Amino acid sequence: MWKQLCAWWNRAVRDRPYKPGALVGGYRIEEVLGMGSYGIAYRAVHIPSGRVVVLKQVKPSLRRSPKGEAMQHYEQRVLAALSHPQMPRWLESFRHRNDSFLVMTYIAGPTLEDLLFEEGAALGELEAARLMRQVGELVAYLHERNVIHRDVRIPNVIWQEGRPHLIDFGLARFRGDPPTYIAHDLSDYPEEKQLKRQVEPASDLYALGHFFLFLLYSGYEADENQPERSWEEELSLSPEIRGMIRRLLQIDPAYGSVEEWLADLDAYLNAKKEQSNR
Ligand SMILES: Nc1ncnc2c1ncn2[C@@H]1O[C@H](COP(=O)(O)OP(=O)(O)OP(=O)(O)O)[C@@H](O)[C@H]1O
Repeated sequence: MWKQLCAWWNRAVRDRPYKPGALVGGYRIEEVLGMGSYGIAYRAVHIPSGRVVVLKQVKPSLRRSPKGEAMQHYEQRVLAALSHPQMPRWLESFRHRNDSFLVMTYIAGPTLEDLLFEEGAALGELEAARLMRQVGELVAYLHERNVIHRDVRIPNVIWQEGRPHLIDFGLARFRGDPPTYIAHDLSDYPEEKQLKRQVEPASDLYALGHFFLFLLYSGYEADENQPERSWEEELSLSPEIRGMIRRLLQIDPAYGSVEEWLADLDAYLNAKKEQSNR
């Protein structure tokens, strides 16, 4: 009961976000974008330049816990190490009264989740594979820099100017960093969560398997009279794509790296191109 009361108090009172129009540092808050595990994200305008940015504030309820600052520190460290046109860039960090803020570039556009679930976009196998190629390249860029994202999901990809943009580096870590802000060991976590949270390429590869399935399911029409079946039974996939997903999800021997998977994906895409040229 005590825990429930504290959670209610934090939500209703302590973690009330700044309102649109509020001035923090040199920024004007425009909109609350969301409240995540450690922070509150806002769309804001940098008043001197007019630039639109994202401000991420550590939740006031976490001010006294080591978690908030530690999580923000990781996100800043990772963003500051990246320079990719399809990812946010760290601009600065500052304190306003008792609050810590991280500032990053704003990427406008719908997420893939919006496009698939709200706008009803439906992709065929080839389109899904082409999109996975683009998303895979972003993850390969991170892994080359020893960054593991650990949250590669359709709500974290924004579609802008015909290209996917990867956001939300709140869980990202450099290889060798501990998997949580306090623990070095994930053995208390359920098995699937251990896989998702390990600071190794395998966690992003596993997430890419689920990502691929979400894209492929966009073209699936459920038959109300059919009992639910496994993805392999529900989706009519080519053996190549089915085999790739089985390896991404570690049903079959896992890929050792994103590059190894991308080589398979390229072989599939090249074969399709040759077929269409015939
Ligand atoms: N750089 C960005 N550009 C545009 N929108 C962003 C950007 N970063 C985050 N957002 C949006 O802000 C909202 C909140 O983002 P946040 O990073 O706090 O993620 P979250 O998923 O809510 O939390 P968590 O940190 O627990 O993953 C999301 O809806 C996301 O789409």
